[in-house]
Amino acid sequence: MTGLKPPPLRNDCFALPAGVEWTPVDAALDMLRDRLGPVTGVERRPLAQALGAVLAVDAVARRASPPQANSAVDGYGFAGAVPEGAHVMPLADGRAAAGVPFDGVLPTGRALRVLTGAALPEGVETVILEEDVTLGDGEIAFRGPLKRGANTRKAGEDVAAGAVVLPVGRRLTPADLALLSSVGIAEVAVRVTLRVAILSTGDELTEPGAEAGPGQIYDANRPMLCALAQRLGYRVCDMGRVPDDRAALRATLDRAAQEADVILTSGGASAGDEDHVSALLREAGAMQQWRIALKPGRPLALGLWQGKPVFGLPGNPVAAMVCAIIFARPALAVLAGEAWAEPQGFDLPAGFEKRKKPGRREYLRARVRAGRVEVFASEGSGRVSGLSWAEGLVEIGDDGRHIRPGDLVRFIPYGGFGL
Ligand SMILES: Nc1nc2c(c(=O)[nH]1)N[C@H]1C(S)=C(S)[C@@H](COP(=O)(O)OP(=O)(O)OC[C@H]3O[C@@H](n4cnc5c(N)ncnc54)[C@H](O)[C@@H]3O)O[C@H]1N2
Ligand code: MOO
Repeated sequence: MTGLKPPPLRNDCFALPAGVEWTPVDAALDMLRDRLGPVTGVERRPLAQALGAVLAVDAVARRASPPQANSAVDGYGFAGAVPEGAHVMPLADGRAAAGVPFDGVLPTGRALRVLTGAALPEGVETVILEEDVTLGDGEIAFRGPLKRGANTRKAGEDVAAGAVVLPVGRRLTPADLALLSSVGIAEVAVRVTLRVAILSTGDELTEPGAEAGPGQIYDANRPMLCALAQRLGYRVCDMGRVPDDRAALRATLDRAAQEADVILTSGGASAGDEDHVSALLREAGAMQQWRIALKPGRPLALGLWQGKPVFGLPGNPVAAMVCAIIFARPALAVLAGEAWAEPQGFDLPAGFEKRKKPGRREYLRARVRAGRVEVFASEGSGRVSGLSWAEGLVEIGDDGRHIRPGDLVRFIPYGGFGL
């Protein structure tokens, strides 16, 4: 399986049903989920290099965890339960410790010194905590009652041998590495890291640090998109800035398609005179202009360039980031082999008032202070400072709504998107 690449995406993978003008956000997301699939090959990696990688097959426990019944505490073990009242029990010689098992069978009616994590020897079913015991010369005294099995952990109580511990499509977390290791998995089959090419378009753009002529602005989208892709665990191919020149853009897209699995552009996504991204994709014959019922971020040009999916994000930085988070993020996840996951949000009281018209879903730059959701003072799509001020987005559904302070609104922290 290693090195095997999935089949290419279909040319019509971004096509909308005939006659569709405005696509609701959920319908657009459903289409991305249903039509995209993993585009990268599979490789094996040792656990130490698997953090953030996406499982290509289910991970199956090689053995049970814990592998045998063991003691949960430092204390004294014996057979069966003990009734209420005072008890004295003679101690057997020897002890059971983690990794150093007691080599023998404990006779009924005797107690054995056991330590936390020690495999329970034959004849030990129950353990009493050492703090609850008076240790005498060759015997212990304690009070009952104690149920059979008290202070012990059963074999396989966490994971049974052969169980699927993590499903295909899982992006591995630090906790997952603990789980895989605990069931004896040293190496995992994962997807090769998705390569994401990022470029900005527009004659007006220049780099911070460079001399900015009249009418020029510094490129804000590319550093944001590169960092976003990096934070999501992908390999970033920074393709730089491209002027509003069709030949230059074509050459850069060609290079991006060679170097990466997916291409993110910003600017030139709508249908104006200088909107070369959409024009070129249309020329290539595999372009769809999605008019998504979303604010901000209406124009989204989706297409294939030499078989590689292109997300033509809008130029306005707020729209670029919202579109990247809402659409590109889950789509990249699917291309990378990850299972589809809804962003994790919370319903919290609003600390603001807003009237919203029906028809488009809105995302506002937001953060939580004193248990209430605050929104950025302006909804302007060019206000980069608000993106940075915010710690997440408020999602306001497609219907019209009058939100008053104290009404519940859906807040999705950037972390809920994996950022
Ligand atoms: N007649 C219409 N005009 C516009 C519409 C519309 O529906 N009808 N939609 C507006 C909206 S909303 C957006 S968003 C933009 C999207 O257009 P493009 O994707 O073609 O973006 P550009 O025109 O290239 O740029 C828009 C804006 O963003 C600035 N920009 C672009 N790239 C960057 C960057 N990398 N860093 C910082 N700022 C960037 C650019 O200078 C423009 O100011 O269209 C509206 N117009
Ligand atoms: O995409 Mo525009 O606001 O919707 O910036």
